Amino acid sequence: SSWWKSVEPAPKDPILGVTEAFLADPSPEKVNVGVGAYRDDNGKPVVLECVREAEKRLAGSTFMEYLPMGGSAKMVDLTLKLAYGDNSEFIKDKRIAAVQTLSGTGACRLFADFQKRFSPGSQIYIPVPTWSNHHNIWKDAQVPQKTYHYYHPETKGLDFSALMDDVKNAPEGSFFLLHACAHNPTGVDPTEEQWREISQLFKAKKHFAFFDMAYQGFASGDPARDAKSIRIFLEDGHHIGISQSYAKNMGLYGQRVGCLSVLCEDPKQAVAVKSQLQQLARPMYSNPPLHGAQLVSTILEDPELKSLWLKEVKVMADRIIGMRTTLRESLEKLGSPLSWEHVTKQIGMFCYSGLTPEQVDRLTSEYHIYMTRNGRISMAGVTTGNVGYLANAIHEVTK
Ligand SMILES: Cc1ncc(COP(=O)(O)O)c(CN[C@@H](CCC(=O)O)C(=O)O)c1O
Repeated sequence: SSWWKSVEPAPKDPILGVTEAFLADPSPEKVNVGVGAYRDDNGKPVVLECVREAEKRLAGSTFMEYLPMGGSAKMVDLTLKLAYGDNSEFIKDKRIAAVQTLSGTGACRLFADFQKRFSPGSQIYIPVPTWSNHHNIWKDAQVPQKTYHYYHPETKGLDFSALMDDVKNAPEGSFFLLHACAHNPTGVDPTEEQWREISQLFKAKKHFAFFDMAYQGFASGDPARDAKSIRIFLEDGHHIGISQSYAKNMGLYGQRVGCLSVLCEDPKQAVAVKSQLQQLARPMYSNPPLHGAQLVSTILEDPELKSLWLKEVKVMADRIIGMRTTLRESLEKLGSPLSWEHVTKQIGMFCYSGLTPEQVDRLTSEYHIYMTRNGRISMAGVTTGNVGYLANAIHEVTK
């Protein structure tokens, strides 16, 4: 029809487009280390035992009603405890405005829209590099973006001094997006001491910190430990925002279960902010999906299922950590002239390999290995079965 003749095909998504290309490749040798989705040592997606058990308990449920616009209050309360702590004073004092969201993406977008509406002149400082969809989210929310230094290519680590300069030079009261743990795509996190310095400088500059915590549990294997950056900021009195997701750490990818929370001055402000978050959700999707929220609540409210979940998260994190060591050692055994120390120094789901886009293209065309063109390797896709093949291919394109 002539209505849409001006519509051009959208560009391939830098991450999800890799999955499409992988699926389309008929080669039996193909390896997918693109999308950040956990795979077991057989390269298969995993449904956690705790989720299977929760499904059994929910089976036959006759409850199919709408959730409120803010989602499942029980799931939200249980989720806040993961981020703020079981005994958080902020939860007790009802100072947190929080709603269930369409996973982490939905939490980031709802916050970006809230920021646009209630801090209309503000912009957002986003790290270089970051999860590619962060730029889309704040762009579509029409919040202007700035960037701040984060990754140091020479050391493949954190460019802490440049980061602190950018924080210092930003106008007072700027909004910053921070990855709470397991930075995507670099796998580089500030140390606890560096987080403390960042928090102090944010205090001095009266900046707003928005934490995207999409991988709680995947950095260290311990969700409480992975929330350390958030706890430091809370101890220092910051009124922060947090995006949480159960996509990776509970394997609920397609269930789209997440949470957006904003720490407010007092209960009255929290009620007002929550009502406005609901007001934003209503014309967007009205209310969030039921099933995933019920799975999360069933698991987290039952001490046995929760401890099973904690064990399973650690197993996933430990498998990834083990693959880091194996990949690095395989590359070193091949006599690679490059240092691969960063493969084991970086943490979480991703390794920022340092491969150039051209080298990545060769891995795909010559070896049927799929990763994002920024050289990010989803370590979750690395298995004892493919790590040798992967190391050899990386060696061949980098020697
Ligand atoms: C930092 C960060 N925030 C939020 C999300 C959103 O996750 P939800 O599924 O909405 O909870 C991701 C997922 N990034 C992964 C997964 C694929 C994607 O959405 O890009 C990735 O980078 O491969 C992420 O890496």
